[in-house]
Amino acid sequence: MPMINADGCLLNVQVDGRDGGPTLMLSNSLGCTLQMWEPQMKALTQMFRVIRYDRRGHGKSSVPPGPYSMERFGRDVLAILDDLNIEKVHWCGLSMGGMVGQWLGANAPERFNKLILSNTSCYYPDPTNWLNRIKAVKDGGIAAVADTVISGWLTADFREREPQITANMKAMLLASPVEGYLACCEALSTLDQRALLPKIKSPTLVIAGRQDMATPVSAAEMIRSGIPGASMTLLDAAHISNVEQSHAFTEAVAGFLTQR
Ligand SMILES: O=C(O)CC1=CCC(=O)O1
Repeated sequence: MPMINADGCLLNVQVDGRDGGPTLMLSNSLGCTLQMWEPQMKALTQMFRVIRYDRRGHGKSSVPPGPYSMERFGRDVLAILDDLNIEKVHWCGLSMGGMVGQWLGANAPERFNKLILSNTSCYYPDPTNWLNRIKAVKDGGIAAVADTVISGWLTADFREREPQITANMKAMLLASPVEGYLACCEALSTLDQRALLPKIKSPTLVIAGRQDMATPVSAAEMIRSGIPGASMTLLDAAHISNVEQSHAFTEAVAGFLTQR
């Protein structure tokens, strides 16, 4: 699968599924690789050509020095679409992937059909949590924050019921390149995309997790009410809702993308 050059950064891109069908692009959360979408792949590849990629600083993509920004992440996506010669896609991004989706929906509307913005935020009023996390990771590596992060990703019930999936998610987080992780946290610490929301004209579905403390339902509601005509679906999940409620998540995505 191709490594695509975006302004000197090599991005690991994987394309699967129905050739020539409508295309869906999936975009990952902080500390996750394109593997986070495995629970959706069987169903979604029967309906769509599915593009996944590792955001710069993650997975098999290269790790250029920061600072990173939502604009940079958005331009990386446009470079992927240009390289693959794809005019227009549906977008589904979770957490940081949803933030990049907001930037793209407002700044490159001609490249996107429908948008799904899951477990995400447009604004962090207080950067303290991100600054504390940056300090903890600089001092002790990602291991210093891993248990706290995982308890935000998945509810206690799910972690108890699914220890192997939980261990796999933790291994993915721990394998993140530290420099890339820190550069992403820095971009998150200054996030404010509130002014972009009214510019988004694509049909948009916001997905939120009732138990998501990282990007709570109130953050999802701010996005839903800011984007003209957007709708919202609530799932019984913490932050990584596509893993915790994989079937309900896939159904919400497929239902929204196929509805006329
Ligand atoms: O990883 C986390 O702690 C939660 C999160 C917030 C933004 C994002 O991408 O992940």
